[in-house]
Amino acid sequence: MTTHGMAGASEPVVEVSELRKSYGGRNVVDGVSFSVDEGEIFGILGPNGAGKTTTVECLEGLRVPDSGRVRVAGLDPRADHDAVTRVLGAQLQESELQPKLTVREALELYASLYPSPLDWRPLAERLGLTGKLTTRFSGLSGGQKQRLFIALALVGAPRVVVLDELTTGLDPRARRDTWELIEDVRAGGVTVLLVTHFMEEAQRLCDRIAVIDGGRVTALDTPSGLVARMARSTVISFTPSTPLDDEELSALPALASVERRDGRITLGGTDETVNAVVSLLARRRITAHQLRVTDATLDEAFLDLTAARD
Ligand SMILES: Nc1ncnc2c1ncn2[C@@H]1O[C@H](COP(=O)(O)OP(=O)(O)OP(=O)(O)O)[C@@H](O)[C@H]1O
Repeated sequence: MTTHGMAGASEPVVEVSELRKSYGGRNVVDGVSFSVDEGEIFGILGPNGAGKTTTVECLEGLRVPDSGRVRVAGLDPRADHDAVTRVLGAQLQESELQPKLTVREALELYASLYPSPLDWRPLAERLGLTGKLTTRFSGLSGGQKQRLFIALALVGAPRVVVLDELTTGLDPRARRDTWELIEDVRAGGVTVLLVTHFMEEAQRLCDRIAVIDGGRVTALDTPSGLVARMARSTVISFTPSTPLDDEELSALPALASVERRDGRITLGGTDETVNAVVSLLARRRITAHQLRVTDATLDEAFLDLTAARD
């Protein structure tokens, strides 16, 4: 997933450099930098209020940065607004669509705004909207509105698509269908910028992820790279046939956490910790019942990489 397939691709398609934006004297985006290559699915992950939407809205030309540089396909979203609109597809906010428009009218209208749009029919089909073409926007359920917004973001055949909260409000099947659609869109060479709170989504789709917290990029890596840089990249749990005391456990290398519950021990650490546990058990001739070794999840990495809030 990490090769982007565009051999010799020179310029990144999206560039954000030292972006800053403050509201009422508070720096909500405080020096954010990252760049996205052609054909990449790039995730922006962060807690509520971290500055994610502000960042992508600067890329869309909807907000004016206080300072820093943003470029989409080499264009300045403010100075070259019309040109950016033709290469960038973005999910609308609910208020931006006329409540009386039917699904079909909305798709036709948005397709007509672009020089070489996609055929909206197969797109509507993929998003499960075919049975709703004559329904007015105001008559759609939350998930159907969301699917229409995804269709409208893609119908112009953009080079870059920004999806903010792509699958929020979708049921599990619609979510999976949408992920497949995004993978297909990327296979067609489109660059995807994905703002998400869903770790499973980020892990499944993204080539790289920028974790944004307090207006800054606190980590930027592949999903597995983010997990690997945690102190607790591996979790081992077992129920020992003979109790183990705290001293024995705390002597284990690279140990990051110890939990005990009903005789079961759960240790967070690295592969080194796992090896040491296995030799300790062998040496003491202890049987480990229901031994489980699992990789930490992106969820856990995220919590480790973002500060706790009050
Ligand atoms: N127009 C505005 N005026 C004043 N404050 C704003 C404005 N827009 C955003 N903010 C503040 O900036 C901070 C960052 O907001 P932003 O919407 O970028 O966060 P986010 O990371 O997208 O959060 P969420 O995950 O909750 O959508 C928030 O504290 C928000 O209240």
